[in-house]
Amino acid sequence: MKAITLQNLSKTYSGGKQAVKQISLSLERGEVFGFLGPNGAGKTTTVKLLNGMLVPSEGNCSVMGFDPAEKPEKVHALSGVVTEHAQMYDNLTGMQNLIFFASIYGVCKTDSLKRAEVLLEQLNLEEAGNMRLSTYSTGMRQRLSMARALIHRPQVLFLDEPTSGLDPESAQNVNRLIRNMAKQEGVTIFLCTHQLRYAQEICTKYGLIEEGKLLAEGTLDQLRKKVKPGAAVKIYADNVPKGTSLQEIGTHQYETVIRSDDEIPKIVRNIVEGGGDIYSVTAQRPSLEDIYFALTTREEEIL
Ligand SMILES: Nc1ncnc2c1ncn2[C@@H]1O[C@H](COP(=O)(O)OP(=O)(O)OP(=O)(O)O)[C@@H](O)[C@H]1O
Repeated sequence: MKAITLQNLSKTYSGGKQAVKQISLSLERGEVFGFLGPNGAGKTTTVKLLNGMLVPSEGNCSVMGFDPAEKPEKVHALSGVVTEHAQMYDNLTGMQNLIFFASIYGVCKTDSLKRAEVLLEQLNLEEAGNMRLSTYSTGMRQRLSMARALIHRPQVLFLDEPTSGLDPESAQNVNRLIRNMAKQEGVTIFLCTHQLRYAQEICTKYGLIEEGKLLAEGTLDQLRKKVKPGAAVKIYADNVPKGTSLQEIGTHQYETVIRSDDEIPKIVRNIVEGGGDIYSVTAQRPSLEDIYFALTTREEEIL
């Protein structure tokens, strides 16, 4: 069974705005999926459809085999959601908040206490566990909201910009937690972000969305093959013979663009056989950012 599926999923709001247009994709368990797109692309609408908060205009979707439009309670029990503005109680401590939300999910008190302690520790909130939420900083709230989403051991986790307000150390902790959950517990992560560099650090698969349409999806390698095959080869060499396809970009530095790695040995051979001396050869593949910009023109809205 796939963890998440979307089949021709579309959503038109009552005012006529078509926010999601015929998106189809499927995710395996344990995948860390980066759903990437600029502001207003349709990411939140898609997540709301997957959570049963909105009903599709066309098509359908499933989370762990359940259609969220038909069985929202099953989907809620199996999933956790972290948004920027999670509702929690300011007059309760972090620990009390976690135990309260665990009880809503039907987790017994002993289990929720144990689970809350582990999560507070993993998210560097051990001491903050006994502090009222009203005294928390934005980053602490964000981490507590992550703990809240995980308190009932969800099988699917929806995240919206999970590290945007966090300092580098806290962001690393959250990233480690996400990776471990996916790898060790098979939790499927659906992560919405417009920070491409961050996504490339953590995701195993990507979907690029713009104006409600899925522009491309796949692993980084699949996207590279589909969208921007090849690599820029940089060579540091001396006495390079004339007549090669190499472009001189600095002292002893040359560059060329290749379609496939098979071209590298021939380039190297030509230089060596022509009397050149090679000191280093590196192939630089397109980043997620390069791929995104090759697909879209809206560079100003995305990092
Ligand atoms: N309730 C609503 N009624 C009408 N239009 C809406 C509603 N919610 C969102 N939209 C519109 O649908 C489009 C997609 O919005 P959505 O919030 O899904 O984008 P997003 O990719 O999550 O953006 P962001 O990165 O800013 O959170 C936008 O044009 C938005 O204005």
